[in-house]
Amino acid sequence: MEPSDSTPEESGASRGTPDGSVEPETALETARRQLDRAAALLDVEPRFRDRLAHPATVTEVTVPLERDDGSVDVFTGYRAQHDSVRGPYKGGLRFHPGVDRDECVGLAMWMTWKCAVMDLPFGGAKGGIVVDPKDLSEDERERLTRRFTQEIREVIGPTKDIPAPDMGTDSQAMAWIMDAYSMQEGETIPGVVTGKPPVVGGSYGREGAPGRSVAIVTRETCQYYDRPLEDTTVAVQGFGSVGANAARRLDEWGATVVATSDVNGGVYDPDGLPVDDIPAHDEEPEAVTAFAEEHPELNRISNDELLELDVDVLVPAAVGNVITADNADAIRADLVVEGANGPVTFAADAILEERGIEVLPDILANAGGVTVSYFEWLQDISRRKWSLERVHEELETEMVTAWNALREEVEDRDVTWRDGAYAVALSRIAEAHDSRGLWP
Ligand SMILES: NC(=O)C1=CN([C@@H]2O[C@H](COP(=O)(O)OP(=O)(O)OC[C@H]3O[C@@H](n4cnc5c(N)ncnc54)[C@H](OP(=O)(O)O)[C@@H]3O)[C@@H](O)[C@H]2O)C=CC1
Ligand SMILES: O=C(O)CCC(=O)C(=O)O
Repeated sequence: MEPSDSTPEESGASRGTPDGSVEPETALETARRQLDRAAALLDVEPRFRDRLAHPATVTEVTVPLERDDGSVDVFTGYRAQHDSVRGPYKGGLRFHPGVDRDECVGLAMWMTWKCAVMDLPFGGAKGGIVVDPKDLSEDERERLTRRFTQEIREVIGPTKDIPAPDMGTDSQAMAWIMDAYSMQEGETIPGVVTGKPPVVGGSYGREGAPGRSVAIVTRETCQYYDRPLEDTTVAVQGFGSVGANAARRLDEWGATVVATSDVNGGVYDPDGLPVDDIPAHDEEPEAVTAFAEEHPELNRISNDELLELDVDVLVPAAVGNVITADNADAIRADLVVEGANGPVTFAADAILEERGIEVLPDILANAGGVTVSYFEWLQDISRRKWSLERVHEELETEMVTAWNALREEVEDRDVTWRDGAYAVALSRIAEAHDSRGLWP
């Protein structure tokens, strides 16, 4: 794609990875390769790169759970803390069967860059439990969440490390974490976690925030490339916290959302889907395919087919590693806006760049979530609630400011959007480390 007022860019990308390794990539491998590329671009000192390629700490815990039938199952949980030079660690908790140590570390690295891109006073962390939340009753989910909180109590806290929702967790889980932590500490401490229900110190607008930021980034980028939203078709993979909210905002702002999906597959209508009528994952899991069954006039597609639709904008907003070297050549969207964390592998990124497909990176696009988490943390500290209108206004300002800082970097350095975002993030982190001194 070309910006509305500039000449075409030459791509410097080559296929495959610089070290010749093959996919599939873990989140950690992808994050490290992205860091290496950005470090080379910015001429970052090797000791700085070497330190940032590793987490500060990873806590692994055993979480026993008494099942409703009285039996006991034992689960594994993690909290990876990557870098805290700019402030306390911050990042979500994932309940998913695919959680492992390396995934948490890679996702924690992305949180460090995300907070720096948004200029938030936080570092990066991520954690979770290796569990399929669909296999838990509500009571089991509560007991597991409370026991996990007890196990990681020493490493979290409102000025230390502040968890938040991610895949498989929600505002209810955050309320249990706050309650369990507060009971252990002997006083109510809302600022230990964000993404809580507003009645216990949560912020209005946090649930919809990552999807809203995906929509804002899509809108700004379409405008930059002279593409009115009214003439823009969008496919959104995943209809959860990120995907459903992105789809609904883009639909509200005039775009045509032609496809979406859940874990079982997707639905496609070239005239546009009624996205407000499809329940989001938190309202009803697997609701997209259930909706498709009730509407036989709509086309059923697979998740792979959704990614390859001939649309203007593709928003992968479900899981990581869905655009790989195997399907990057088949992507037909002009613009990919990363709703999920790490949906495009390092090798796929190079192929998309070579093909002139712009990729707006996760560390900017879905950063509305952590930005409203920051607003929530401020509200918890000051014990003063913001209105939904204020949250939306301040999020709009933060996102547009960050998007503009990135655009300047992309234009000045003549690099991809991802490289530009890494340039913004790494220079802010390096500056913070330099001013604190004696590092690493
Ligand atoms: N929640 C947040 O605050 C933030 C989340 N993110 C990232 O966004 C992504 C999605 O998170 P979130 O929206 O919270 O997750 P949710 O759990 O709310 O929703 C996930 C959605 O993806 C679908 N899904 C699950 N697995 C697959 C699969 N293998 N293929 C296709 N679809 C699938 C689910 O379908 P079903 O309903 O059938 O289960 C559901 O629609 C993750 O990468 C997360 O890290 C990024 C920033 C903030
Ligand atoms: O809100 C937060 O603190 C973090 C959200 C998150 O995990 C993410 O942006 O990936």
